[in-house]
Order: sequence, then C-alpha cells, then structure tokens
Amino acid sequence: MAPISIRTVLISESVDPRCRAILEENGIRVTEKQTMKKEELIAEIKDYDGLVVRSATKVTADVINAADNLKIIGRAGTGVDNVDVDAATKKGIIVMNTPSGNTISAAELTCALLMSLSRNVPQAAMSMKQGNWDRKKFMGAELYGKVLGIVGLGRIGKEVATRMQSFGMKTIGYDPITPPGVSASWGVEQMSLEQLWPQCDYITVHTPLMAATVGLLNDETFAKCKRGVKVVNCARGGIIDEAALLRALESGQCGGAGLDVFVEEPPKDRSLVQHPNVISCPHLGASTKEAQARCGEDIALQIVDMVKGNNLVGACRPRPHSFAPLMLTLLRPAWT
Ligand SMILES: NC(=O)C1=CN([C@@H]2O[C@H](COP(=O)(O)OP(=O)(O)OC[C@H]3O[C@@H](n4cnc5c(N)ncnc54)[C@H](O)[C@@H]3O)[C@@H](O)[C@H]2O)C=CC1
Ligand SMILES: O=C(O)C(=O)COP(=O)(O)O
Repeated sequence: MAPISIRTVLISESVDPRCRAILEENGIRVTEKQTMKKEELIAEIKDYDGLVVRSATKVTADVINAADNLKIIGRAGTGVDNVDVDAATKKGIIVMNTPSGNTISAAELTCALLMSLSRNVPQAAMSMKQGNWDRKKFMGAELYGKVLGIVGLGRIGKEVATRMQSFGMKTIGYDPITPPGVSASWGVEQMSLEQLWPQCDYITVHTPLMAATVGLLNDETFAKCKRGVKVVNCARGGIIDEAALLRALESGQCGGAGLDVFVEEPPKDRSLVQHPNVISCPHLGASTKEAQARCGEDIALQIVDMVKGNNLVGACRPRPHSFAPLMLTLLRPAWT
C-alpha cells in the first residue's frame, strides 16, 4: 500500500494516552479536545489529516464535507454507526476501527447485566443503602437451566455464549452470516428468529446498528416471546425499540431489561431508566482499562501502518478470545 501523509491528528474523545504517545513517537502532531460541539468540530476539522473518535463524536456528512485535508477517521472501538462511512468513502477518507479490542469487556458487562437481572443486585444494593433489609422483595431466579437467546453471533455474542454456558444456560441464537456449524462448535444452536423468540427466558442482542437491526425487538416480536422474558442491550440503542420495551415492561410481557446503550446518549427521556425493572449503565461496555489500552494502541498502530505504507490486511491484531472455551474444557469434568 502506498504511504499516506498524516502529519496532524485530532483526538476528540477520551482515548488511552498510549494512542497519543505512539502517534507522537512516529512524528505525528496530536491535538486532544474532548468536549467539542459540532460547530467547533466543523470549524476546526480542516486543520487535520486524521481524526480519532470513540462513540460520542458524530462524524456526520457536514463534518466530513468540511474536512478538506482529512485522510483517515480512526474509531478507537467497534461500532462505526457514529461515522457517516458513505460520505467518508465518497471523499476518499479511510474509516477504520479496532473491532477486537473491547470484545471481552463488552461481553463481561453483558454477563454482569444478565446476572444482575436474575438476582436484582442493583435494586437490592440501592435498597440496602437506603437502610432497608428486604429479603422477600428481591427474590430472584436461577440462570441455571434457562434459555438465553443471542441475536448476533459475532465476536461479542460468542464470548457471551461461552461464559453463560458455564452458568448452565442453554444458548440458542441467530445470525445471518455466522454458519450454524461454527456457532454449534461453541455451543450455540442456531435457528430462525421466529423459532427463537418463544423459547427464550433471556435475550441479548449483539448486532451492529443498521437498517436491518433497528427495532429488531418491537411490539410484534415482544408478543412472540415468553411472558416475562428479560432482555439485555449492550450493543446499540434502538436495536430494542425503546417505546416497545417500555410498553412490554409495563404490561409484564417483559420482566426486566439491562441497558447499556440508548438511542439518545445521555437519554433525555428517563422513563426507561426509571422503570423499577430496568437496570442501566451509561454506555460502559468498553470502559475498562484493558479495553481502552487495546483500542487506543491499536488505532494508533493502524494509523502508523498507513503512514508507513504497511499492508493493512490483518492490522487488527488477533486477541486471545478463545481462552474461555479452553478454560471451560479444562475445568469441566470429563463426563460432562
Ligand atoms: N456497549 C459497548 O460499549 C459496546 C458495544 N458494541 C456494539 O456491539 C456490536 C457488536 O460487536 P461485535 O460482536 O464485536 O461485532 P461483530 O461484527 O463481530 O458481530 C456482529 C454480528 O452481528 C451479525 N448480524 C448482522 N446483522 C444481523 C441481523 N439482522 N440479525 C442477527 N445478527 C446480525 C453479524 O453477522 C455479526 O456476526 C457493535 O457493532 C457495537 O455496536 C461493541 C463494543 C462495545
Ligand atoms: O466500541 C463500541 O462499539 C462501543 O460502543 C464502545 O464505545 P466507546 O468507545 O466506549 O464510546
């Protein structure tokens, strides 16, 4: 690949300091500005060859059209739904992400939400802080023997599956691309969504946000689920339709929801967050020291690869994600 000249990079969000250090070690001038308004970004973007973002910076067509010198948009993370990739491509701007750097962290938070939902941990903790000792109110249910439906069997979906299997959950799923034989090798039986909805005690979504996944769970699909189904969204706001979710929670069709992401972040309308059967986080899936270190380092190295004209195929370095099935195999008694 021909080297690309990148002399200035703007980092518009809180990205691990290794990112800046690697870029500077390679002669790139870095500016960090973390609270830019859209107008500010539009006014300043022309001064930069590269832009590094996380999920909060909306790199819309008007930002891209104002970016006279921009050659690369680096997303230090997975989802690129905050970047208008079509507009960037039309302008010849490369968009790259670091898709494996935060996989484990997002999977672990999903598991934490599933476990918290089953045992009402956040609600019980809040009640204790208020001076109560309410053992009856927070009666839970075991995850053992329950059915977990995983919609989207990519990196995160797979890691959630292998972890929740160790709690004795049956894992079923759907993905239009991952071959059923592959997901079967990590213990997930694939089926159509029509077959999946009525079987699940818990559903977790792990797809990108795109036209086909907006409102994947809606009034119609909630109606096909078991009464009291619990749902987790650690992927993107809107994959579970928020208004439909609120209606399902109010009717009891949905027994609880664990939400890390929202259509609007932070959400102005707090009716979901305030619902007693909802537990939520402020988009924390990737917010671990380890994930941020990997994503910050990876995006910087990928930009440096471009400057040096290194082949980008395989630039996204493999991560040891398969440790979970390996550990499970080693720890599981031979007769199971
Ligand atoms: N909460 C957080 O902080 C984080 C959220 N994410 C979100 O999680 C999403 C998934 O991440 P990864 O697993 O790494 O992505 P991935 O690309 O490895 O997996 C996504 C899977 O979804 C499948 N898919 C696409 N359309 C589908 C549909 N209509 N129905 C069912 N499956 C469909 C794809 O075939 C693919 O296997 C990201 O796109 C991002 O939006 C990712 C990291 C952190
Ligand atoms: O990587 C992703 O897709 C995420 O959602 C993480 O977003 P963040 O980098 O924490 O703003």
